Amino acid sequence: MSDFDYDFVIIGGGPAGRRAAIQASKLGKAVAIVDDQKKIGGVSVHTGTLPSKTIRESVLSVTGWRDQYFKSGRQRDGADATRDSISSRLSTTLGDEVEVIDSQLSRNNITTLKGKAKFASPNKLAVSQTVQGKKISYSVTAEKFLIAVGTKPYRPKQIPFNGTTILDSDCIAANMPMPKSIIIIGGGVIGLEYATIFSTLEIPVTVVEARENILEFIDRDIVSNFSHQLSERGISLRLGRSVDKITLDKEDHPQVQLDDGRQLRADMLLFTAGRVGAVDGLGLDKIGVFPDNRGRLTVDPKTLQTTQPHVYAAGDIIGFPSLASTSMEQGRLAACHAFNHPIHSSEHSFPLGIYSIPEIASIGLSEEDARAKGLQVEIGLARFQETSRGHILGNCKGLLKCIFDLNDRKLLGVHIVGEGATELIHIGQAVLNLNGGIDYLSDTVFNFPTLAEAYKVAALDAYNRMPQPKLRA
Ligand SMILES: Cc1cc2nc3c(=O)[nH]c(=O)nc-3n(C[C@H](O)[C@H](O)[C@H](O)COP(=O)(O)OP(=O)(O)OC[C@H]3O[C@@H](n4cnc5c(N)ncnc54)[C@H](O)[C@@H]3O)c2cc1C
Ligand SMILES: NC(=O)c1ccc[n+]([C@@H]2O[C@H](COP(=O)([O-])OP(=O)(O)OC[C@H]3O[C@@H](n4cnc5c(N)ncnc54)[C@H](O)[C@@H]3O)[C@@H](O)[C@H]2O)c1
Repeated sequence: MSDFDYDFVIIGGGPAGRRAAIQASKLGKAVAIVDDQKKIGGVSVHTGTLPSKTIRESVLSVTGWRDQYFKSGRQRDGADATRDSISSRLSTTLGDEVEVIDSQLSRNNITTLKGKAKFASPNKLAVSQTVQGKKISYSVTAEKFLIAVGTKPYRPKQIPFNGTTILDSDCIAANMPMPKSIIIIGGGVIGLEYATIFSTLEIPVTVVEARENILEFIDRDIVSNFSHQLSERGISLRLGRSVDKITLDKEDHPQVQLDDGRQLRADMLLFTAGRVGAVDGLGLDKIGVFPDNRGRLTVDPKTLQTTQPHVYAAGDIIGFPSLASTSMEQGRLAACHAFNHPIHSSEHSFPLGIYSIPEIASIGLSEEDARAKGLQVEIGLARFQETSRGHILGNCKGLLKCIFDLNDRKLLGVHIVGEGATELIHIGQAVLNLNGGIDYLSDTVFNFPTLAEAYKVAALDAYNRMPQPKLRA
């Protein structure tokens, strides 16, 4: 090791930081992670991905949602019993996850330092922590750094957040609320995931979204199927509407004044209109690295280096796509580049998974994107009602859509709404990234009865309209 305390110091113990740390340690480097939370894991484990997915699974289970087709009415425990089930499942799941992470880090000899890190100079961090009311500070030096500090909810000053009736998504993970009605501001991924979770609990939901459409990055047929399912369930979507003012009434209930003059009232308001980079107090000015107006850092997309070559950044702090899945890979790639480990650089498409109820998943081009690129395409559709598995599950509202290139018959994109979409998408991912196409999907035998069979149904749907392939000699 050099004159520094460590070869690599990582700020942030979320998915990007952890993967980077393990990769660097496997390359024989001395590594430390500094994280300012009580437990390691980041937003992904404590307030974001895992809590929201655990709450979702718990709500599906306590409401008997998956069995509703075969039952005359859905069961619904009282609010207290439901909250208890959710919090007990959260505590088990998140506790187990932290144990696994701690064990992985210690097996790989990675030092974990608790406290808030701040650059004091290009190779030195000041770390401060408050223990029993006393502020403790120390410094750590390293040859290279990774900034993996993630994001925090965007909280405009004029909104009277109070943690009980006006909340952001971090508050939900800490204590699942059970309001009588809820307004959600921002129909992005977080807003829609929670909108469908509350609606599954039969809580009336209104979503206010400033854009004219929700989920603009998803294929329109899938969004239209999804929106239809939301409206059937009574979720009210106020699209193209922005908020003029949010106030609290005498009972502390939120009142929302929309730009069209209408007023909305509910028991509770969840504000999910985006997130900002957690760069406050990081001392970036000391190293000459400057965030954009949403607190995000710019990196070289191939190497993940900031404008300071020895300082890397990965995960949500570098912006799109801001997923745990992509953050992990960025962290690993940053560590490989930092320590000259050759990487198999992949230009492969990555999947998107939205854990609303029902799920949405997507990979590759949407029909709109493919047509905008001037590609000639054929579309294959499969409704889950055309699969026996869909009937066995009593869940037939799903739709799988494949987009094929009419000229070379290759798969260009797959888009799914329905049960299991986030798992099913990986079949499409493999075929697409391995340059497969309609002939593979239409000739392949799938297990029966499965939802995966929908790939064959969709492929044959398109196949029947496409010119015959040239037969091999
Ligand atoms: C509600 C919600 C649901 C989500 N669901 C999904 C999903 O289903 N699938 C998916 O792929 N992604 C999902 N995401 C996104 C996912 O959580 C993020 O992409 C991921 O957590 C980003 O990881 P990261 O490593 O960049 O940092 P983070 O997980 O944000 O962790 C950063 C850590 O750094 C710490 N830190 C910050 N500043 C400092 C400092 N100065 N010193 C020390 N420590 C510091 C933070 O406290 C935190 O512990 C969701 C996010 C939210 C909010
Ligand atoms: N399943 C998943 O992979 C998953 C789940 C949740 C979150 N995430 C990640 O977290 C990130 C943040 O999610 P998010 O939903 O908070 O942000 P977002 O930026 O995706 O969505 C915010 C939405 O709020 C709308 N909006 C902004 N200001 C508004 C206003 N004043 N009134 C009404 N609408 C307004 C925006 O138009 C946008 O549609 C996502 O980009 C995603 O990467 C991923």
